[in-house]
Parts: sequence; C-alpha cells; structure tokens
Amino acid sequence: MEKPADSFYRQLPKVELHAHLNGSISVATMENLISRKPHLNVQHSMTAIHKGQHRTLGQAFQAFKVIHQLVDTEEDILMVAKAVIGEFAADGVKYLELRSTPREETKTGLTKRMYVETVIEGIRQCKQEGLDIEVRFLVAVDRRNGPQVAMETVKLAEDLMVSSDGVVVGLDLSGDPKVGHGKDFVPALQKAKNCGLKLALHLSEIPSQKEESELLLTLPPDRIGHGTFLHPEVGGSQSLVDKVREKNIPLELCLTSNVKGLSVPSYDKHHFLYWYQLGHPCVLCTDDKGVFSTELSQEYQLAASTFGLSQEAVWTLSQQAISCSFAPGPLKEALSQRWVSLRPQVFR
Ligand SMILES: CNc1ncnc2c1ncn2[C@@H]1O[C@H](COP(=O)(O)O)[C@@H](O)[C@H]1O
Repeated sequence: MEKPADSFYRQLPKVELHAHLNGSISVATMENLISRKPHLNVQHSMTAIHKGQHRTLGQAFQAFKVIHQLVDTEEDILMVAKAVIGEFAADGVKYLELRSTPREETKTGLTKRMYVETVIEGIRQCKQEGLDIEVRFLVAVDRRNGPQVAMETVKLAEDLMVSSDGVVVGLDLSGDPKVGHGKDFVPALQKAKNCGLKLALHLSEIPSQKEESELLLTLPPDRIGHGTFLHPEVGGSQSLVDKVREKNIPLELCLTSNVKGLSVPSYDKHHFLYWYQLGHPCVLCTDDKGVFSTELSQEYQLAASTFGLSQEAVWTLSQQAISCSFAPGPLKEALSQRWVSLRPQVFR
C-alpha cells in the first residue's frame, strides 16, 4: 500500500459505498490465501497494482480471475469478508456497503446462495465481535454473465433481502463494461427495484456507453458508480448530466482506481471536480482497495490535496455521504449523531 494517510484523514469518520469484496483484499490477507493454495503459483503482482503502476481496466479484470481462484470455499469467503470489514473499520469507516457477485464453485461445492450467506455471516460475526462499523450488502450482477443469470441473481437478492434481517439492501450492476449491453439487464433491474432493492449501477465507466447510460437512467438508479464519461467535456452529453442532476442521483467516485486503471489521465483531471463544483452529491470510495492498493482515508487526502479542499470541506463531504447511503432512516440518523459526537476529537 502507498503511504498511510495523515491522522486527520484516518480519524475522519467515513462512509464507504463502493467496495467490491474480492477487489478489497489486503496484502496480508492475500499472503494468507496464497499460502493456503501454493499450487496456484500466484504472485502478488498478479493481484494488485502497486505505487506508480498503471494497468488498463482489462488488465485489472485479469486480477479478479486470479483472486477468484484463491477465494473459492466458504472458509475463504468468511475469512476475506471479516478481514475486509475489519480493515475498513481500522481506517475509520463507520458505515460500509460491501458488494460482491454470488459465485458457484463446482470444485468445492459452493453455491451462490452459500456464497452470499457466508458473507452475511461474516458481517454478523463482525457485529457480534463489537467492531465499530455498520455493514450492509449489495448483491452484484456481473454483466459478463448475461441477462438470465442477472434475473436469477435478482431472485436470490430478493430472498436474501427478506431473510437477512436488513443486511441485504440493494443490487449492483458491474463487471467488464466492454461486455454486453445494459438494455439486456433492464428487466432484471426493474424487477429488483420493484421489490424494494436499491440500485447502484456502474454507468459510463468507459466512453462508448452514452446510449446505455441514457437508457439505464430512466429506471432510475439510486446511485451511479464512476460515471466517468457522463459529462460533455469527456464525450458524454448535457442531456445525461441534466438527467443525473434532475433526479439528484449521487455519484460514487473512486480516484485511485480510475487513475491506476487508466480511465482518467491524472488526479487533477478526475471528474470529481466537475460534479463537486456543480454541488452534486459525490461520495469518495475505494472501489477495490486491494487491487488498487489504497484506503478510504487516502482517497480523502488525495481529493483534498488535488482539489484544494479545506478540512471543513472534507468533513462535509464525509458527512454528506451518509444521506447517499442505503441505510434505513433510523441508522442514518444515528450515524449523523455519531459524526456530531466525533467532531471534537477529529478537529482537536
Ligand atoms: C475497476 N472497476 C470495476 N468496474 C466494474 N466492475 C468491477 C470493477 N471492479 C470490480 N468489479 C467487479 O467486482 C468483481 C470482483 O469482486 P467480487 O468477486 O464481486 O467480490 C469483478 O469480477 C467485477 O465483476
């Protein structure tokens, strides 16, 4: 990982809304996984992009293939979920929405339902152990698996929303943006929305998705992941911007991920500035803190130093993220109170 963030950013209470479970595995946990499966011959360079390195989005997606081989049993998933939650808590994250794609592994007998139930069990254990973090879960639809699997995933998410006692709150559409077209997923996304699942959709992560974004914005989603190419200055359109603004759909913005994954040329060119200057709700997130070697506190520090944000502005940014979350009303209220009570020690 790069240099840890300064203490203000570490102590700042934070909300993480865009974190893919298998992309969030730390070096220490990865060591453990690699040592459990030496026959796979995995090197760290295959699962993380270190300081100063860049890779195309396509190359980053190769890393997930390797990681999935390392995480293929209930035991692995429980260990990874608990470790990732613990690391976010240690970084000052008070509310986390984790997302992950249900996966079946015939070799180990893992089913998609077991996969998600195991993550939920990890979330429960962290709570029982008294970790100072509230965690909710979004079931992810990987666009590479097509519309039929998407529909099955929505059914699973619906079931689990009911049985998980409020842990499962939404659905994510993610996966390689070059694969498939969003129109194929509209029926599944609509069904999810109708049954009360919140929608967090990756939109315009690459330049060629204008038409897809127009369509998916009609649903509309409750939050947008990345939205890198929505605005006209980068080949999007005013109509897309207007729709996002009219519906006040928050953006989940991941600076390091976009720069290391080469979808944004440099930090100062990140679309955070465009949306932030419009006063639009923006939430800083890590995306894949393991693959991109970052932490949420670093993302806040990076945004502050790149865009000249005062500590007060950084505080407001982290506090406003609460209202963009899918937490139920009383939890949002409790989190807001928490921010008030933590303020004196952060600004000490
Ligand atoms: C870099 N930007 C990104 N854009 C789109 N999808 C991404 C992503 N980063 C991660 N994922 C999605 O999350 C999966 C890994 O975590 P889980 O196995 O689900 O926990 C990837 O396979 C991909 O589908």
